Formats: sequence, structure tokens, C-alpha cells
Amino acid sequence: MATCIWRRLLLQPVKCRLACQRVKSIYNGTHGFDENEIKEKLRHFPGGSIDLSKGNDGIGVLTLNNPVHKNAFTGTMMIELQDRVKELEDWTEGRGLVVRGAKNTFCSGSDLNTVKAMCSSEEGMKMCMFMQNTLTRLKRLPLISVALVQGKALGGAAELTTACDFRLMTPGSEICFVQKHMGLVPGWGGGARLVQIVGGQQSLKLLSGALRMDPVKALNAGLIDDILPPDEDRALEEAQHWLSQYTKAPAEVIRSLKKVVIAGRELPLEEALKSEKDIFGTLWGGPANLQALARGAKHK
Ligand SMILES: CCC(=O)SCCNC(=O)CCNC(=O)[C@H](O)C(C)(C)COP(=O)(O)OP(=O)(O)OC[C@H]1O[C@@H](n2cnc3c(N)ncnc32)[C@H](O)[C@@H]1OP(=O)(O)O
Repeated sequence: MATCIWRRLLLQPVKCRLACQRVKSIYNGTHGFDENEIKEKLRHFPGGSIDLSKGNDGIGVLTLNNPVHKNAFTGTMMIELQDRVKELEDWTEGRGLVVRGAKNTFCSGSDLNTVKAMCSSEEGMKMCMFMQNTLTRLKRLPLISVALVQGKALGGAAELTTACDFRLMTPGSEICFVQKHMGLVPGWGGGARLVQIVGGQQSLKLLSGALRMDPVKALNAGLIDDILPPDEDRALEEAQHWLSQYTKAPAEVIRSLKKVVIAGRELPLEEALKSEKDIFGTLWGGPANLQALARGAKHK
């Protein structure tokens, strides 16, 4: 049943998007999750912002912006992240996305003041459900996303990087799942996604050792995809350049490719194959396909 819903989602026309968003999330009312209730709580912990710029080239830049606290996630930033992800779901020209932190650092995880104030198990779980919903929707965007890690990505921030398709680091930066040191485990979905990225053995080491992953270690572990040159001020440009090798094609082609990969990641094989066939059908004989045929493209 769930797989049928997801297969239909991959092919939904725009008019169904609002209905889809509920299903794209993991938790809803049937799980006893009241989104408005948790948002009301999170609003009590303001500070910082999540900024989105959408380029004419179809590449967006999402910036975690709370530099006085090393871009830590306040309550209102969690809400704003959801708003920005919704905006990206509606951006039909989008092909790629860079997720980064302001002022040459990535993010120090949850704002510790928010964490301390929401210390009951029930509140913690509601916050987790909210963040899992948002980060699942981020990972399911029909855009190719890359986390640009400069400085530190700690705790929840390390989890956020796993909600992107790719990860890049600058020299001197670090990714560390510090949750163990906080007496916690990942809760924003970063544990499950980490296993998908680096496998179970490697994940256990990273999480139980709270290993500080510098760029070389992270690359060797398969946690990141590349190390950028050591010019911090040009890092965004470098990340955009790196991403462009995967986004150079008409938006409908890139977006469809990502949908094929989402289906492969998330569906049982037979369902994924059927989705792939349906997505293929939306491109076959379409403008990009006809133009390529007319060009007589050669692939030497
Ligand atoms: C979901 C689970 C989670 O994410 S739990 C949160 C996990 N994160 C942490 O515990 C990070 C704790 N912070 C640190 O380890 C250090 O501040 C790091 C990030 C390494 C930066 O060190 P350093 O360069 O020396 O700067 P600093 O400590 O002076 O920090 C500058 C100001 O930023 C603040 N800050 C930093 N991180 C947070 C955070 N997560 N929440 C709230 N505030 C944070 C520091 O307190 C400091 O503020 P102030 O200048 O003393 O007012």
C-alpha cells in the first residue's frame, strides 16, 4: 500500500502537490503527530534564519544563518527549514542545491538552549518527528543536493549532511556525530541515512566512537564525495562548480533522474522498476529527447 502511494507520488502532477506533501513526510496525525503543536513550541526559541536563493541557472543555495552561535539550529530555524524545503518542492525549474552555513562554518547542531528547554522525552520525540519529516522531504527533492561542509558539522548538523545527495568538505573542516557525548543517539534520521551511505560497520564506528572525521578520513570512509581546494572564500563557487558536473542538462531530465534514484533507494525492486518505466515515459519523445536526436549526438 505504502509503496503504491510513493510510486504514484513520483509521477504526481502539480495540482496534487499539496496532497503529496503530507505523504512525502513520515509522520502525520495517524502517528499521533501534531505538527502545529510542535511548531508552536519551537517558536518560543527564536534566532537566526534559513535563507534560500534560487538562481536563474536552476541552482539554489540554502544557508544556515546563525553565525554568533556557530549556525546552531534554533526552534525558528527548524520551522524556517521546513518552509524553505516547501519552497524548493514548488521550484519546478530547480536542478541543484547547495546546503551550507554562513560565515565559513557549517553548523554546531541543535541550539543547546532549545535542547535544554525541551528536555522531556515527549517533547524531544516530537522535535525529532518534525525534523525527520523535513529532512526526509529535503532528501526526496527532485534536485541534486550537496552539503558544503566548512568548519564543523556537529550532532544534528552531521545528520543534516546525510539528507543531501552528496557531501563536500573544505580542508580543516570536520563532521562529527557527537550525539554519544550528549547521552543521545541520532534522532533526525541521520543514523538510518548514515547506514545507507557508509554501511552498518562504518556507521557503528562513526556513531559509537563519535569519530571526528576530517576531510581525508571522511573521504576514505565514503562519507563525503570530494575535498574542495583550500580557499574558504571561494568554497561556495567551488561547490557550485563541482555540482555542475551533475546538473548540466534540461531541468526535466535532471529532476527525472533524481526521481528514478529516489525510487531505487526507497522502493522494493519491482515497484522501483515500474516507477522507472513510468518516469522514462514522461521523457521519451519529449523536447530534450527530440532535440538530442535532431543534433545527432555522439558519445565519444
Ligand atoms: C540533535 C543533537 C544535537 O545537535 S545536540 C548539539 C550538539 N552540538 C554541540 O554540543 C556543540 C557545542 N559547541 C561546541 O562544541 C563549540 O561551541 C564549537 C561548535 C566547537 C565551536 O567552538 P569555538 O570555535 O571555540 O566557539 P565557541 O564555543 O566560543 O562558540 C561561539 C558561540 O557559539 C555558541 N554555540 C556554539 N554551539 C552552540 C550550540 N549548539 N547551541 C548554542 N550555542 C552554541 C557558544 O556557546 C558561543 O556563544 P557565546 O559567545 O559564549 O555566547
